[in-house]
Amino acid sequence: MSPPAIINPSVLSADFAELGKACRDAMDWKSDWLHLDVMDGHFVPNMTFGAPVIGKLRKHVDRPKEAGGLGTFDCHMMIAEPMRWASIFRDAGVDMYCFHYEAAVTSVGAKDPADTQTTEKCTPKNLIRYIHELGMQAGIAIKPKTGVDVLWDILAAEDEKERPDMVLIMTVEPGFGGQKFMASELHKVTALREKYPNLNIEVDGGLAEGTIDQAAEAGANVIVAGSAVFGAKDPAHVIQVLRDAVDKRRGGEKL
Ligand SMILES: O=C(CO)[C@H](O)[C@H](O)COP(=O)(O)O
Repeated sequence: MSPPAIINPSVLSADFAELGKACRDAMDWKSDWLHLDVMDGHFVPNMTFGAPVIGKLRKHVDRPKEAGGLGTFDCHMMIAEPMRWASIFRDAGVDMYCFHYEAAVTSVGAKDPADTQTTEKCTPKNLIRYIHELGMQAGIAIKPKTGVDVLWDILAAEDEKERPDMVLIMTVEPGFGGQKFMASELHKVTALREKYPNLNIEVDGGLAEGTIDQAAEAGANVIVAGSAVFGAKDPAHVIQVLRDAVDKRRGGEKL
């Protein structure tokens, strides 16, 4: 059986002037994790917030009791140099540091924002190892134009410290909330679930009551939803619908 449903509202669609309240609300609505979209204006054509804001949000939500537990801060790092910032976000209270494959393979392996000397290339496996050494879980995300095949070698890393705890399949082009769900990306989820029954597979972009069944059927269990949750009249109900869809697929039965 695939892993349990993890419902993970993206605060990108919340009122940024009230982010602390948005995080508390989402946990009251029975979310499992909170999805924090960090955008740098380089890797994606938009900017959001960084570690100082996340550090303040951490005071509104208790740290998870175990890795991947309730209240996990899942940071989707849409930034050009993910290795450079990992320790800063760890210090701010991030639990899952999810970087983009496309950013990792085009950046240097500097581990400090001020480091101008390092020229050694970053690799996904080195970055995953480093994230684990920092005490965080590691996620790796791919954009719609990136094939799932880039992940096989990383998931099969001989050393488990170089293997990701989660894979994120983007079902929109990263950068903005409220976009149309790309069902064309779900074959990646199916392929991953076939090979890795226990892997946390996250989908992000356009997930809502009308699209969750397809994603759950493909095998996704970590469900990011921004506008569908924060724009809903009854967010707790939406969260329950998303959870039921994943659980129905897991149990192969009607709830
Ligand atoms: O990563 C993101 C955008 O890059 C967001 O998490 C995502 O788009 C969520 O928004 P919505 O559920 O409204 O599509």
